[in-house]
Amino acid sequence: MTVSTNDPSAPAPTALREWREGRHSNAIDRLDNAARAGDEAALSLLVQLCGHEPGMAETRARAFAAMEAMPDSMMRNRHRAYFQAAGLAGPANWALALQDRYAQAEKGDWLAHTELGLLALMAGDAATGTAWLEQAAQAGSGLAIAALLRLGSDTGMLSPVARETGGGFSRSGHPMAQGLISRAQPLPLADGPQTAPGEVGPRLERIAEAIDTIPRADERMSDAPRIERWDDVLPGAACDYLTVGASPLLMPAQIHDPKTGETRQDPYRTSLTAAIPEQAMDLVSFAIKTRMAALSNRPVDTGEALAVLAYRPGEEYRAHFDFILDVPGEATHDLERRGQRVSTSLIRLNSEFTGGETRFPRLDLAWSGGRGSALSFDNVSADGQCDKASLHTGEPVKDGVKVIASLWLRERA
Ligand SMILES: O=C(O)CCC(=O)C(=O)O
Ligand SMILES: [Fe+2]
Repeated sequence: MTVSTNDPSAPAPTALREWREGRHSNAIDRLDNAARAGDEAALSLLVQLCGHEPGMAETRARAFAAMEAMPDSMMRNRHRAYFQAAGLAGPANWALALQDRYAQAEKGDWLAHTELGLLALMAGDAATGTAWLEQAAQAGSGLAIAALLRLGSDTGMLSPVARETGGGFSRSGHPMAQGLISRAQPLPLADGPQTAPGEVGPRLERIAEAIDTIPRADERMSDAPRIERWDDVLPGAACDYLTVGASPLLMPAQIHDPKTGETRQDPYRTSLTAAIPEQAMDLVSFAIKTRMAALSNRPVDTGEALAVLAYRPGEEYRAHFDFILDVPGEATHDLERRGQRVSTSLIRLNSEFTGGETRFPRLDLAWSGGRGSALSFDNVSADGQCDKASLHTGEPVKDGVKVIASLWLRERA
């Protein structure tokens, strides 16, 4: 995690030391007080600790109360919207989260505007999505410019706002800037800027409804275990957004060795992995997680951390099960609490690579799809037993880099 100060006596570094020393309530009190006074680094750490025992529910309540009390800021608004939509402190309420986010966007919060534009695209409302992204781009959001450029190359028509703002964007440091610009450059210009059609309220309601509404699978590849695939569940702009957000968090994948109990790097799984921590979640990544849970017909709170995996040439995930092996004394506590890892959802976030199929060797099935395509499968049979036919691989990537989102879903929240 990053803190905005190098001063080791500042609240966040001090609280981190306290937390590591087991002085959990001291740490939480310190962060709560500092956050209320407007210390964003303290709030960020407090939100991070919401993903860690002990006292997760209590930490979440404290974090949310601190957000309510602290001065308005883009960062506080972003965390708060996620807490509202995910129900981390009180009932989950997407409609309310979107209304609040819209009010923040209206006040000039360009990140709120960017998120809303992407959520509108995810809900299939391209006109509204484009209008909101254009407003965010005009306010200087590189993420919104990137989204407009991707939308342009997906639809064949470029927003004039994306063309105008593209120059600054190429120098913005956005990791996909050069590729997005060179693809979008030759495109004809659409009319614009767009104005969002109709009243805002009903549009926000439709977005809230669309988040976990999933079209029928394009193919049921297997009944036992259930394996289904979809060609298009996520707009390219949302795939890019998740990729860029996860990139700084990518680290060499670790495997858990049930024999020794240790966690280490292993040739078995050579990709880079980012398990997105609480403080990096926002409405867009949470909407993606919700949609992935829905693909497996599971509530989002049964999901583990949303993960992004990047495989460079030669990297792979060799044959494995996603269910958890109950080696005595090892996984027992976790298994008792949340139950088995019953399903897995994958979304391909890019398509600029060869190789890298997801393969089920015992069923002689393989899946590969374009950006935004999805796969969902069960790791247990109908009676809840671990299903060894769910054995699967991420085959070695030949050229390019394969980027996917992966979500493991449990029996219980
Ligand atoms: O990369 C793939 O295709 C497979 C990923 C996978 O098996 C997992 O995330 O559990
Ligand atoms: Fe897997």
